[in-house]
Amino acid sequence: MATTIADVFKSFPVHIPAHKNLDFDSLHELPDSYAWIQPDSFPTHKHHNSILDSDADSVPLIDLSLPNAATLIGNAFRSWGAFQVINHGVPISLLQSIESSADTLFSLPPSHKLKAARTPDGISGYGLVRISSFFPKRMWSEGFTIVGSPLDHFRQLWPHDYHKHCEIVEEYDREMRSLCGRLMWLGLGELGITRDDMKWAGPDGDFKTSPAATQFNSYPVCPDPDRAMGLGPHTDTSLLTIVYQNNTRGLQVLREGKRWVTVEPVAGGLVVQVGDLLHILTNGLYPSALHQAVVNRTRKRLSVAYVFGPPESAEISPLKKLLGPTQPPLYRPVTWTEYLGKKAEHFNNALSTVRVCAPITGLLDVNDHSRVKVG
Ligand SMILES: O=C(O)CCC(=O)C(=O)O
Ligand SMILES: [Fe+2]
Repeated sequence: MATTIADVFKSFPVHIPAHKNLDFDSLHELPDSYAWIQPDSFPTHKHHNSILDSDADSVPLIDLSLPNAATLIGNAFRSWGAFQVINHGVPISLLQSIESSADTLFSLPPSHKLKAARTPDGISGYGLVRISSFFPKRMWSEGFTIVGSPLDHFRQLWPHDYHKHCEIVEEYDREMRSLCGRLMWLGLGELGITRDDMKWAGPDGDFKTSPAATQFNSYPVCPDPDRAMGLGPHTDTSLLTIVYQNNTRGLQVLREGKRWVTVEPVAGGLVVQVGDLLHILTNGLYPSALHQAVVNRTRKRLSVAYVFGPPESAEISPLKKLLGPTQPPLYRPVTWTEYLGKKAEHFNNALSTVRVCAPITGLLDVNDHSRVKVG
């Protein structure tokens, strides 16, 4: 069985021809292969207008310096599986630097970017996002995944100034890891969970051995955005994902299984999303956020997703403190590596493959993503 996250990708190679159609600038009309038929179960709100929104319909914006931040985080995780955070302590200059690295990378000529192409059984590198293989249509985006050191790939991309970009990525990893740890404990603290309940977070509870991936995403301007899709609907496998987006709309979160709500870009803000493993850990109390990214005609969009998981050997199962006679465990124990394999095979149905019991309330399970269909 795969023991590292890199092994999982070796076991589930994805053959997406990265050499084809990644020259978006040359496409002046939307090729049929990119023309999405919208998921028929949910109306999409591509031209979502914030003026029409009531406050209750916006992804919560939380100021982490407030004394009641933990309560706000708990509420947001419970009802949205997502929120946007400001005053998070990550230097704005670092966010600008990582955006600039991503921008420089995606602005390289296509043939140059392909020098750092991800191999079919590889985890890191440039190409279409892995989830592309689950959708019948192509996505209007390109990505660059970093797991471990980006040194080899960055040397290919920038023979002269790879150092600078490596340092930015390393600092980003340090800052994001620390923020993820902080947010995990604030959110779990609201459920009465302490460090003693989660020994795998390390002796200091600092998640030091947790692997993470940094994913750069680029959504070029699109000649026909209403018929295209930047990144199809999905949940992340992580415990938490933190998304930095430039000042261009695109990220949408599914609200109450019904409506897509745009996460309005806020200067210096970071979007925090519950991943499937935090969903399992909290026995579904904090549902993983189904999200997607749409594109637009005039502005290129960039995002950087920090995908944070548990140590590879940690068995993630519903926390004992959250269980009781009327709260049976809904999921069996699973490691991140095993779960990544489930995701690679079953994609948005992966959670149901580790479910052992239906929610006792008999209510509609908001995380039953088998309902999301394309085409
Ligand atoms: O571009 C975005 O805002 C979302 C990115 C995302 O969902 C991902 O990389 O998993
Ligand atoms: Fe995502």
